[in-house]
Amino acid sequence: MNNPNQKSFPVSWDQFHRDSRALAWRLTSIGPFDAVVAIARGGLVPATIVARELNIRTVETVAVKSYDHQNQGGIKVLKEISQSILDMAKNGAKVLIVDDLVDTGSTARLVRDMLPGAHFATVYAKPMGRELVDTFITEVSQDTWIFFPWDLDVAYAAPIGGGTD
Ligand SMILES: O=P(O)(O)OC[C@H]1O[C@H](OP(=O)(O)OP(=O)(O)O)[C@H](O)[C@@H]1O
Ligand SMILES: Nc1nc2[nH]cnc2c(=O)[nH]1
Ligand SMILES: [Mg+2]
Repeated sequence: MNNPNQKSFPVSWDQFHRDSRALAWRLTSIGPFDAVVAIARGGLVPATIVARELNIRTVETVAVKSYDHQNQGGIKVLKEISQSILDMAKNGAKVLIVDDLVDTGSTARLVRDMLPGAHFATVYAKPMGRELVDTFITEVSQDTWIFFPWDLDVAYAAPIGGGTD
């Protein structure tokens, strides 16, 4: 379950939108891209924002599950990349892979092997996986858990100095 020694980095919708837009800005000098492959589920939201900003209309998914809550389990591919996108990439099309974050790098390594020539982008990166990402926006320490807006709700927060209010 939750590791009490872990720091937490909660991200609001507004901040996530801004960071995903910043990623799109950074990618403008690398594209244009012919297609986006979102790593579902976490990559779906940033992939939508990046595809909108960069006018990319061909959007594909690959579904990978590596974590149960905050615990890393066996990595599973639940949906493969379609043959038409693999063929496009083989014929020289420029493909962009998008995920919300890279942590240990096992998801990134797996998907990179499916599309060896593609550009891999994430919004956040932790040190263990950073080398596997071509473009990212914010680095967070390895002992930080990132909480995405779709996993959060507005709730009471105790005062920083302790006690209650
Ligand atoms: O670098 P790694 O250690 O592989 O961790 C990063 C992956 O973990 C999370 O996905 P998760 O497996 O939790 O599935 P989800 O996207 O459906 O939330 C996250 O969205 C990345 O895809
Ligand atoms: N939400 C979330 N999922 C992850 N998967 C691997 N690392 C993380 C993280 O820091 N936050
Ligand atoms: Mg994921």
